[in-house]
Amino acid sequence: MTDMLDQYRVAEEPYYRPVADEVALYEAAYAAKMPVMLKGPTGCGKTRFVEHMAWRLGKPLVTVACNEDMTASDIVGRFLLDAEGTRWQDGPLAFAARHGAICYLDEIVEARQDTTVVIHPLTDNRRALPLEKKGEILRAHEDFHLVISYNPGYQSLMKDLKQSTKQRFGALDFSYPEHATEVEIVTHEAGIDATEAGKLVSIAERARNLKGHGLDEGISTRMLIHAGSLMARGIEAPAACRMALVRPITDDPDMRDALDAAVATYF
Ligand SMILES: Nc1ncnc2c1ncn2[C@@H]1O[C@H](COP(=O)(O)OP(=O)(O)OP(=O)(O)O)[C@@H](O)[C@H]1O
Repeated sequence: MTDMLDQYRVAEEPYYRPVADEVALYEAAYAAKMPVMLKGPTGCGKTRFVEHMAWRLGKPLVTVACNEDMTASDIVGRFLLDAEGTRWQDGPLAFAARHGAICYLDEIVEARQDTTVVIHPLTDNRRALPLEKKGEILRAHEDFHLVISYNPGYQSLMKDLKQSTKQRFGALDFSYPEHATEVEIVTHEAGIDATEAGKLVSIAERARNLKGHGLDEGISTRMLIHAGSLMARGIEAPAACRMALVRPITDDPDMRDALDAAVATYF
Protein backbone atom coordinates (compact mmCIF):
# COMPACT_ATOMS: atom_id res chain seq x y z
CA MET A 1 0.00 0.00 0.00
CA THR A 2 2.90 2.32 0.77
CA ASP A 3 4.07 1.68 -2.79
CA MET A 4 0.66 2.73 -4.08
CA LEU A 5 0.88 5.90 -2.03
CA ASP A 6 4.44 6.60 -3.15
CA GLN A 7 3.35 6.96 -6.75
CA TYR A 8 1.20 9.91 -5.70
CA ARG A 9 4.05 11.74 -3.97
CA VAL A 10 5.33 14.88 -5.64
CA ALA A 11 9.07 14.24 -5.61
CA GLU A 12 10.45 17.45 -7.07
CA GLU A 13 9.32 21.00 -6.45
CA PRO A 14 6.84 21.93 -9.16
CA TYR A 15 7.67 25.45 -10.35
CA TYR A 16 4.93 27.79 -9.20
CA ARG A 17 5.09 31.58 -9.31
CA PRO A 18 2.68 32.92 -6.65
CA VAL A 19 0.49 35.75 -7.88
CA ALA A 20 -0.90 36.99 -4.55
CA ASP A 21 -1.28 35.46 -1.10
CA GLU A 22 -2.68 32.13 -2.33
CA VAL A 23 0.11 30.03 -0.81
CA ALA A 24 -0.46 31.34 2.73
CA LEU A 25 -4.24 31.13 2.33
CA TYR A 26 -4.07 27.53 1.16
CA GLU A 27 -1.74 26.58 4.01
CA ALA A 28 -4.14 28.09 6.52
CA ALA A 29 -7.12 26.34 4.92
CA TYR A 30 -5.23 23.05 4.97
CA ALA A 31 -4.39 23.49 8.65
CA ALA A 32 -8.02 24.38 9.39
CA LYS A 33 -9.21 21.32 7.41
CA MET A 34 -11.28 23.63 5.21
CA PRO A 35 -11.89 22.22 1.71
CA VAL A 36 -10.75 24.55 -1.05
CA MET A 37 -12.26 25.48 -4.40
CA LEU A 38 -9.96 26.90 -7.10
CA LYS A 39 -11.93 29.07 -9.50
CA GLY A 40 -10.67 30.33 -12.81
CA PRO A 41 -10.39 29.83 -16.56
CA THR A 42 -8.58 26.90 -18.18
CA GLY A 43 -4.79 26.95 -18.28
CA CYS A 44 -4.18 29.64 -15.68
CA GLY A 45 -2.24 27.60 -13.11
CA LYS A 46 -4.80 25.87 -10.86
CA THR A 47 -3.40 22.36 -11.32
CA ARG A 48 0.19 23.56 -11.03
CA PHE A 49 -0.73 25.36 -7.80
CA VAL A 50 -2.18 22.19 -6.21
CA GLU A 51 0.88 20.19 -7.27
CA HIS A 52 3.09 22.82 -5.71
CA MET A 53 1.08 22.89 -2.49
CA ALA A 54 1.14 19.08 -2.22
CA TRP A 55 4.91 19.23 -2.54
CA ARG A 56 5.19 22.08 0.01
CA LEU A 57 3.06 20.23 2.53
CA GLY A 58 4.75 16.90 1.76
CA LYS A 59 1.45 15.16 1.04
CA PRO A 60 0.58 12.75 -1.77
CA LEU A 61 -1.72 14.15 -4.44
CA VAL A 62 -4.55 12.14 -6.02
CA THR A 63 -6.06 13.90 -9.04
CA VAL A 64 -9.38 13.01 -10.66
CA ALA A 65 -10.49 14.54 -13.96
CA CYS A 66 -14.27 14.68 -13.52
CA ASN A 67 -16.65 13.96 -16.38
CA GLU A 68 -20.36 13.49 -16.79
CA ASP A 69 -20.17 9.70 -17.10
CA MET A 70 -18.47 9.44 -13.75
CA THR A 71 -20.53 7.62 -11.13
CA ALA A 72 -20.23 7.81 -7.36
CA SER A 73 -18.64 4.31 -7.42
CA ASP A 74 -15.91 5.59 -9.72
CA ILE A 75 -14.64 7.92 -7.01
CA VAL A 76 -15.75 6.06 -3.88
CA GLY A 77 -14.92 2.48 -4.84
CA ARG A 78 -16.47 -0.84 -5.79
CA PHE A 79 -16.25 -4.59 -5.36
CA LEU A 80 -14.13 -6.28 -8.01
CA LEU A 81 -14.22 -9.90 -8.99
CA ASP A 82 -10.85 -11.63 -9.26
CA ALA A 83 -9.42 -15.15 -8.97
CA GLU A 84 -9.83 -15.14 -5.19
CA GLY A 85 -13.41 -13.92 -5.25
CA THR A 86 -14.74 -10.45 -4.61
CA ARG A 87 -12.47 -7.77 -3.27
CA TRP A 88 -13.18 -4.15 -2.39
CA GLN A 89 -11.19 -1.51 -4.21
CA ASP A 90 -11.13 2.04 -2.91
CA GLY A 91 -11.85 4.67 -5.55
CA PRO A 92 -9.52 7.69 -5.67
CA LEU A 93 -11.52 9.72 -3.14
CA ALA A 94 -11.68 6.87 -0.60
CA PHE A 95 -8.01 6.11 -1.19
CA ALA A 96 -7.02 9.73 -0.51
CA ALA A 97 -9.26 9.95 2.57
CA ARG A 98 -7.94 6.68 3.99
CA HIS A 99 -4.25 7.42 3.49
CA GLY A 100 -4.12 11.16 4.09
CA ALA A 101 -3.58 12.49 0.58
CA ILE A 102 -4.78 15.69 -1.03
CA CYS A 103 -7.62 14.80 -3.41
CA TYR A 104 -8.01 17.18 -6.35
CA LEU A 105 -11.31 16.85 -8.23
CA ASP A 106 -10.63 18.76 -11.44
CA GLU A 107 -13.69 20.34 -13.13
CA ILE A 108 -16.09 19.01 -10.53
CA VAL A 109 -19.04 20.65 -12.27
CA GLU A 110 -18.72 18.13 -15.10
CA ALA A 111 -19.78 15.37 -12.70
CA ARG A 112 -23.46 14.63 -12.20
CA GLN A 113 -25.01 16.04 -9.04
CA ASP A 114 -25.66 12.59 -7.55
CA THR A 115 -21.92 12.03 -7.81
CA THR A 116 -21.02 15.42 -6.40
CA VAL A 117 -23.05 14.97 -3.22
CA VAL A 118 -20.92 12.03 -2.10
CA ILE A 119 -18.23 14.50 -1.10
CA HIS A 120 -20.54 16.32 1.33
CA PRO A 121 -19.91 14.26 4.49
CA LEU A 122 -16.17 14.60 3.89
CA THR A 123 -16.38 18.36 3.83
CA ASP A 124 -17.95 19.03 7.21
CA ASN A 125 -16.98 18.14 10.75
CA ARG A 126 -17.75 14.48 10.18
CA ARG A 127 -14.88 14.14 7.69
CA ALA A 128 -16.33 10.75 6.89
CA LEU A 129 -17.09 8.91 3.68
CA PRO A 130 -19.83 6.30 3.84
CA LEU A 131 -18.88 3.29 1.72
CA GLU A 132 -22.43 2.07 1.51
CA LYS A 133 -21.82 -1.02 -0.59
CA LYS A 134 -19.08 -2.13 1.76
CA GLY A 135 -20.94 -1.21 4.93
CA GLU A 136 -18.09 0.95 6.20
CA ILE A 137 -17.94 4.54 7.35
CA LEU A 138 -14.49 5.66 6.40
CA ARG A 139 -13.12 8.32 8.75
CA ALA A 140 -10.77 10.59 6.87
CA HIS A 141 -7.09 10.58 7.82
CA GLU A 142 -5.83 13.71 9.66
CA ASP A 143 -3.85 14.80 6.60
CA PHE A 144 -6.64 14.36 4.05
CA HIS A 145 -7.62 17.49 2.15
CA LEU A 146 -10.20 18.03 -0.57
CA VAL A 147 -9.63 20.50 -3.40
CA ILE A 148 -11.92 21.07 -6.36
CA SER A 149 -11.58 23.25 -9.44
CA TYR A 150 -14.31 25.16 -11.12
CA ASN A 151 -14.32 27.27 -14.27
CA PRO A 152 -17.04 29.92 -13.79
CA GLY A 153 -16.91 30.68 -17.54
CA TYR A 154 -18.37 27.30 -18.44
CA GLN A 155 -21.23 27.33 -16.02
CA SER A 156 -24.83 27.46 -17.13
CA LEU A 157 -28.03 27.19 -15.15
CA MET A 158 -28.19 23.52 -16.07
CA LYS A 159 -24.65 22.83 -15.05
CA ASP A 160 -23.58 24.50 -11.88
CA LEU A 161 -22.64 23.41 -8.43
CA LYS A 162 -25.43 23.43 -5.90
CA GLN A 163 -25.19 26.08 -3.21
CA SER A 164 -25.08 23.28 -0.67
CA THR A 165 -21.88 22.09 -2.34
CA LYS A 166 -20.33 25.52 -2.96
CA GLN A 167 -20.85 26.70 0.58
CA ARG A 168 -18.75 23.88 1.99
CA PHE A 169 -15.57 25.31 0.46
CA GLY A 170 -13.25 28.25 0.83
CA ALA A 171 -12.52 29.64 -2.63
CA LEU A 172 -9.45 31.09 -4.30
CA ASP A 173 -9.85 33.06 -7.51
CA PHE A 174 -7.34 32.40 -10.26
CA SER A 175 -7.01 34.41 -13.42
CA TYR A 176 -4.30 35.21 -15.93
CA PRO A 177 -1.41 36.80 -14.02
CA GLU A 178 -0.49 40.46 -14.58
CA HIS A 179 1.96 41.21 -17.40
CA ALA A 180 5.36 40.97 -15.70
CA THR A 181 4.41 37.82 -13.77
CA GLU A 182 3.09 36.07 -16.85
CA VAL A 183 6.26 36.99 -18.75
CA GLU A 184 8.28 35.43 -15.95
CA ILE A 185 6.20 32.22 -16.10
CA VAL A 186 6.35 31.91 -19.90
CA THR A 187 10.10 32.62 -19.87
CA HIS A 188 10.67 29.93 -17.29
CA GLU A 189 8.38 27.27 -18.72
CA ALA A 190 9.07 27.69 -22.45
CA GLY A 191 12.76 28.52 -22.21
CA ILE A 192 12.64 31.66 -24.34
CA ASP A 193 13.95 35.10 -23.47
CA ALA A 194 11.87 37.69 -21.68
CA THR A 195 11.52 39.94 -24.74
CA GLU A 196 9.93 37.18 -26.81
CA ALA A 197 7.79 36.08 -23.86
CA GLY A 198 6.68 39.70 -23.40
CA LYS A 199 5.41 39.81 -26.99
CA LEU A 200 3.45 36.58 -26.50
CA VAL A 201 1.86 37.96 -23.35
CA SER A 202 0.92 41.19 -25.15
CA ILE A 203 -0.77 39.18 -27.92
CA ALA A 204 -2.73 37.25 -25.29
CA GLU A 205 -3.79 40.46 -23.56
CA ARG A 206 -5.24 41.73 -26.81
CA ALA A 207 -7.01 38.44 -27.47
CA ARG A 208 -8.43 38.35 -23.95
CA ASN A 209 -10.30 41.56 -24.73
CA LEU A 210 -12.17 39.60 -27.40
CA LYS A 211 -13.65 37.24 -24.85
CA GLY A 212 -17.42 37.50 -25.14
CA HIS A 213 -17.02 39.27 -28.51
CA GLY A 214 -16.54 36.12 -30.56
CA LEU A 215 -14.16 34.22 -28.34
CA ASP A 216 -15.47 31.94 -25.58
CA GLU A 217 -12.23 31.93 -23.65
CA GLY A 218 -9.09 34.03 -23.69
CA ILE A 219 -5.66 32.76 -24.76
CA SER A 220 -4.38 31.01 -21.65
CA THR A 221 -0.94 30.99 -20.05
CA ARG A 222 -0.75 27.34 -21.13
CA MET A 223 -1.18 28.35 -24.80
CA LEU A 224 1.56 30.98 -24.49
CA ILE A 225 3.89 28.32 -23.11
CA HIS A 226 3.03 26.09 -26.07
CA ALA A 227 3.87 28.89 -28.53
CA GLY A 228 7.09 29.67 -26.67
CA SER A 229 8.09 25.99 -26.65
CA LEU A 230 7.77 25.86 -30.44
CA MET A 231 9.85 29.03 -30.74
CA ALA A 232 12.49 27.54 -28.43
CA ARG A 233 12.73 24.69 -30.95
CA GLY A 234 13.45 27.00 -33.82
CA ILE A 235 9.96 27.61 -35.23
CA GLU A 236 9.45 31.17 -36.46
CA ALA A 237 7.26 33.17 -34.08
CA PRO A 238 4.35 33.79 -36.51
CA ALA A 239 4.04 30.08 -37.33
CA ALA A 240 4.35 29.15 -33.66
CA CYS A 241 1.60 31.62 -32.74
CA ARG A 242 -0.65 30.39 -35.52
CA MET A 243 -0.29 26.80 -34.37
CA ALA A 244 -0.39 27.30 -30.61
CA LEU A 245 -2.48 30.44 -30.09
CA VAL A 246 -4.79 31.11 -33.02
CA ARG A 247 -5.80 27.82 -34.66
CA PRO A 248 -6.80 25.96 -31.49
CA ILE A 249 -8.99 28.71 -30.09
CA THR A 250 -11.35 29.52 -32.98
CA ASP A 251 -12.59 28.27 -36.35
CA ASP A 252 -14.21 31.56 -37.25
CA PRO A 253 -12.33 33.08 -40.24
CA ASP A 254 -12.85 36.70 -39.12
CA MET A 255 -11.71 35.96 -35.62
CA ARG A 256 -8.65 34.14 -36.96
CA ASP A 257 -7.83 37.20 -39.08
CA ALA A 258 -8.17 39.45 -36.05
CA LEU A 259 -5.87 37.25 -34.02
CA ASP A 260 -3.36 36.84 -36.86
CA ALA A 261 -3.29 40.63 -37.10
CA ALA A 262 -2.53 40.88 -33.39
CA VAL A 263 0.34 38.43 -33.87
CA ALA A 264 1.64 40.46 -36.82
CA THR A 265 1.74 43.59 -34.64
CA TYR A 266 4.35 42.01 -32.42
CA PHE A 267 6.24 39.61 -34.69
N1 LIG B 1 1.52 30.90 -11.45
C1 LIG B 1 2.12 29.98 -12.22
N2 LIG B 1 3.33 29.50 -11.91
C2 LIG B 1 3.95 28.58 -12.69
N3 LIG B 1 3.41 28.07 -13.81
C3 LIG B 1 2.19 28.50 -14.18
C4 LIG B 1 1.48 29.46 -13.41
N4 LIG B 1 0.31 29.72 -14.03
C5 LIG B 1 0.28 28.94 -15.13
N5 LIG B 1 1.42 28.21 -15.22
C6 LIG B 1 1.76 27.31 -16.34
O1 LIG B 1 0.59 27.16 -17.12
C7 LIG B 1 0.34 25.77 -17.38
C8 LIG B 1 -1.13 25.54 -17.32
O2 LIG B 1 -1.58 25.66 -15.98
P1 LIG B 1 -2.45 24.53 -15.26
O3 LIG B 1 -2.25 23.21 -15.93
O4 LIG B 1 -2.17 24.61 -13.83
O5 LIG B 1 -3.89 25.07 -15.65
P2 LIG B 1 -5.31 24.86 -14.99
O6 LIG B 1 -5.74 26.18 -14.50
O7 LIG B 1 -5.27 23.73 -14.05
O8 LIG B 1 -6.17 24.47 -16.26
P3 LIG B 1 -7.38 23.41 -16.43
O9 LIG B 1 -8.53 24.03 -15.71
O10 LIG B 1 -7.59 23.35 -17.91
O11 LIG B 1 -6.92 22.12 -15.85
C9 LIG B 1 1.12 25.02 -16.31
O12 LIG B 1 1.59 23.79 -16.82
C10 LIG B 1 2.28 25.93 -16.02
O13 LIG B 1 3.31 25.67 -16.93
